[in-house]
Amino acid sequence: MPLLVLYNPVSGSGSAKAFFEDHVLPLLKKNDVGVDIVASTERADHAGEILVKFMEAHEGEISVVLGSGDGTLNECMTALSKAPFIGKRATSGSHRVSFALVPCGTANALYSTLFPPQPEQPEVDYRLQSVNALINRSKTVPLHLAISTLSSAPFRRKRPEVRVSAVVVSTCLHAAILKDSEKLRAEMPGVERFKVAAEQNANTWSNSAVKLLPAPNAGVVQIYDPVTKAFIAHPESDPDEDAIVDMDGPFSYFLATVNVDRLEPNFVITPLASKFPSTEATCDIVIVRPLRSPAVESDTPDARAAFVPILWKTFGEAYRGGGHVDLTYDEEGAPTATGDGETVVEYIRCGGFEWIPDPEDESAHYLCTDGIISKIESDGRLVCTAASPDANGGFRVYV
Ligand SMILES: Nc1ncnc2c1ncn2[C@@H]1O[C@H](COP(=O)(O)OP(=O)(O)OP(=O)(O)O)[C@@H](O)[C@H]1O
Repeated sequence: MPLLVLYNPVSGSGSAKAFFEDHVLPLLKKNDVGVDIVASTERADHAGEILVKFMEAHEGEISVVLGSGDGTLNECMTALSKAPFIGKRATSGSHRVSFALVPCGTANALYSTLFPPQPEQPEVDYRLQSVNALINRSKTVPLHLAISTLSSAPFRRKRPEVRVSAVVVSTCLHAAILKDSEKLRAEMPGVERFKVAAEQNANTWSNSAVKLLPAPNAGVVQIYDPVTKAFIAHPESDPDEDAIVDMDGPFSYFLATVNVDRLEPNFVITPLASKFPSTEATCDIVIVRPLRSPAVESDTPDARAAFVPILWKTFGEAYRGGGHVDLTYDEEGAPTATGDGETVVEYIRCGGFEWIPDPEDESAHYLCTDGIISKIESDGRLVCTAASPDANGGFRVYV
């Protein structure tokens, strides 16, 4: 099987080159695994260009040992989804790419979902698990994709832009964190830059109209029920009449995942994604709408400031294994793990969503797809749908 070894030397704290020279390449050699090309990226989007060229020159199912974070994996998928089928890629019976991931990025959400950190595990062993799975040809898992289409206002008559993601599609606070944290990368190469950017953006609320779309087989939008600890049909999603659920803002948090239950090794944002995976491609969405709190009557600067501690308490639970989805408001609007009030978080499982930002609200227009920031045009909208690749194509990961 053709094998490309590819790493991004600037991902995370810049450890990939040394880690590949000291550990990954010697391990492949020791196990007589033939490598066709070893390549290091030289600029943004270079990883995708290298992979497309490699597939044009090699027949059959391709394997890639990829040393990076989630953003470089995204660049590989995006490049393949846009490149014309030429060279051997056009004649090959398989378009499948199987990745052995080596976590070298900042968040490494996909890797840490597939290989949750274990106490006392030596770091080198932790990072080589997917490469060892490739060497042993043990197993691969398929990746679902989130396809995001960003449309302009109809009168602009422009082609929509499409983004492909394998980890996260977000707006609101998470998109703002990823946008602002990039400026801090040089001084803070680790996940601490996300916390600094979160504090800078904590009191931003975004106004948008949202439609939650049912997944084809489930037929309804589902919502997490803290009592049964399972997804149930959303009360506003009627499979016979109208299964789409409409939602208004303001939104403090709106984040959809595919394939992952966490955004960082210890930040479990969509806990059921791994515990109870969906049989079809779905998005797990975590939504915080502050006006659900009995203590918040309207969107004012004071209300936004007062809501910040509630947000931190909520996401603090995500750092403790994903308990934020079980929090409810007590009568004073404080989050509690044992009450039966309104849930603080609306945790949704569905086939996708539409996000139609209020044209007057700049903050509602930022979008993050696997760490890459885009801006929805004024009077434009985002439509995101979960999809599965066909049997001969798609992306898989060695586990
Ligand atoms: N040689 C290079 N020089 C500068 N930028 C690069 C180079 N190669 C890749 N990039 C860019 O580096 C960015 C970050 O990569 P990546 O997502 O892999 O790491 P990360 O952001 O640290 O990790 P994570 O996405 O897991 O948080 C990508 O957006 C990519 O475009």
